[in-house]
Amino acid sequence: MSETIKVGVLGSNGKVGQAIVAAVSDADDLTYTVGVDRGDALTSFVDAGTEVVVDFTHPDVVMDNLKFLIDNGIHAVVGTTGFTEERLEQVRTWLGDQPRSGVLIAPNFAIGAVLSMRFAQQAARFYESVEVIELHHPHKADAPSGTAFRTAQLIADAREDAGLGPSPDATTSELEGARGATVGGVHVHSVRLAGLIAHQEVLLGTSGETLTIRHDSMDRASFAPGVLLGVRQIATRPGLTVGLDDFLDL
Ligand SMILES: NC(=O)C1=CN([C@@H]2O[C@H](COP(=O)(O)OP(=O)(O)OC[C@H]3O[C@@H](n4cnc5c(N)ncnc54)[C@H](OP(=O)(O)O)[C@@H]3O)[C@@H](O)[C@H]2O)C=CC1
Ligand SMILES: O=C(O)C1=N[C@H](C(=O)O)C[C@H](O)C1
Repeated sequence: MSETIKVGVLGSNGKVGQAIVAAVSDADDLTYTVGVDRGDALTSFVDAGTEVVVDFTHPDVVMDNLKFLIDNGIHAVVGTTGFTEERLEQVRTWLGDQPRSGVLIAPNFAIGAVLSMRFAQQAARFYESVEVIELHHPHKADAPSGTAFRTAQLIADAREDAGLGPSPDATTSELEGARGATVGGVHVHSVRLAGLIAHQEVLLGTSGETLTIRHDSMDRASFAPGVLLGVRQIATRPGLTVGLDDFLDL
C-alpha cells in the first residue's frame, strides 16, 4: 500500500472547513488526521503526526496558527484572507532562509476564480476604465474580499506597467462610499446579500466596448480541488507561495 499524506484542518467546523474535511476524507491518497476549531489545542496536529494543515479560520487568528505550524515543521495551505504585504513578510521571516516547511496562501482556491484573476490582469492594459464588484454571503467578515483585493492589485500593476493613469471619473461630489473602496487606484465595490456564496465581476471599458469577466462559486465544494492540489504539492515547495497560479502552471 502506498503512503498517504496526513492532513489536518483548522476551522474544521466552519463553512469551508467542513467542505475540506469531506474532500480530504474522500481522497484515497490523503488521510484526515484531526480537525481543530475555536478553543481546541493546536498541539493535536503534532500528536496526530499531521504533515499538512489546511487553514480556513479568520483573519484575526491565522497568523498565530501559521507561527505554530512553521515552528513545528508542518506544511500549511491557507485560504483564510486578510494577508497584507506586512503579514506576508512576517511569514517569510518566520520561514527563514532554509525553510523546513512550505506555506501556500491563496485568496481563492476555485480554479475559475484563479483564471479570472489572470484574465483580468491580461486584459487590464487594453482598457481605459476598470472597476471590480465582489458579491458575497452576509456572514463574511472582511471587505473587500481577499480575491477582489488581489484582483485590483494585479490590475493596478498591469495598468502601471502599460503607462495607464487612473480610470476616467468626473465625480466631484459623492455620498461617502458611493464609489466604493480603492486598491491601487482601482475602485472595488462590495455587496453582501443572503443567498450568495462568492462572486466577482471585473468590468473593463473603452471606447465603444466593454468586457465583463465574471466568476461564481455556487457551492463551497468549488474550493476543494484547488486546496487538494495545494495539499499534494506543498511538500515539494518549501518557503512561501502566494496564489495558486504556480501550482496550476499558469
Ligand atoms: N481562499 C479561498 O478560496 C477561500 C477563503 N475563504 C476565507 O476563509 C475564511 C473562513 O471562511 P468561512 O469558512 O466562510 O468562515 P466560517 O466562520 O464559517 O469558519 C471559520 C471557522 O474557524 C473557526 N475559528 C475561529 N477562530 C479559530 C481559531 N483560533 N482556531 C481554530 N478555529 C477557529 C470558527 O469558529 P467560530 O464560528 O466559533 O468563530 C469557524 O468554525 C475567511 O477568511 C474567508 O474569507 C473562504 C472561502 C474560500
Ligand atoms: O469569505 C468567503 O466566503 C470567501 N472568501 C475569499 C475572499 O475573501 O476572496 C474567497 C471567496 O471569495 C469566498
